[in-house]
Amino acid sequence: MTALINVVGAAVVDSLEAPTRLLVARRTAPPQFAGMWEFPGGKVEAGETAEAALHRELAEELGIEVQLGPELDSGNTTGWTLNERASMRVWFAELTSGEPRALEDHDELRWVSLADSDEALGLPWIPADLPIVRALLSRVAAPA
Ligand SMILES: Nc1nc2c([nH]c(=O)n2[C@H]2C[C@H](O)[C@@H](COP(=O)(O)OP(=O)(O)OP(=O)(O)O)O2)c(=O)[nH]1
Repeated sequence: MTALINVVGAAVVDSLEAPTRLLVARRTAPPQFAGMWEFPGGKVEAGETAEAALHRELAEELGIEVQLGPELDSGNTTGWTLNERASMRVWFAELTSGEPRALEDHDELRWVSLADSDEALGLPWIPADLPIVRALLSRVAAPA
């Protein structure tokens, strides 16, 4: 049996306390995902915690440091299913240092409104991300 690929992603918002905007990123590769929007992040490496992987990926890809907030609950410990081999855990995050730049893996970054769900949902997301985006919008609209 092949082990599940653990991916981590960040829902970077303008404020953990009162989020109004979400930072989204457009992928450049591989070809089947190029031009699609996603949560910045990547694969957890061997011996690394999920949270450490997320900090590393955000530094590499966007040149930022963040404070992590709550995890977006997926209902299971491995996170949101991306495909038969991979799943992704997603955390809210707030910038603590750096201005996000598309340094690696992305060709555009955009802050989208969390009040107008059509703005976020209107983007061509990686299809597996759509349930995650919907859950995020619901959670922001009705915080726990
Ligand atoms: N980062 C990220 N990956 C996603 C999302 N949705 C989704 O299906 N994926 C998939 C795409 C990839 O197959 C996988 C993540 O791989 P990646 O290419 O971002 O990981 P990485 O930065 O560690 O890259 P690499 O070292 O393997 O090249 O998860 C998402 O919202 N964010």
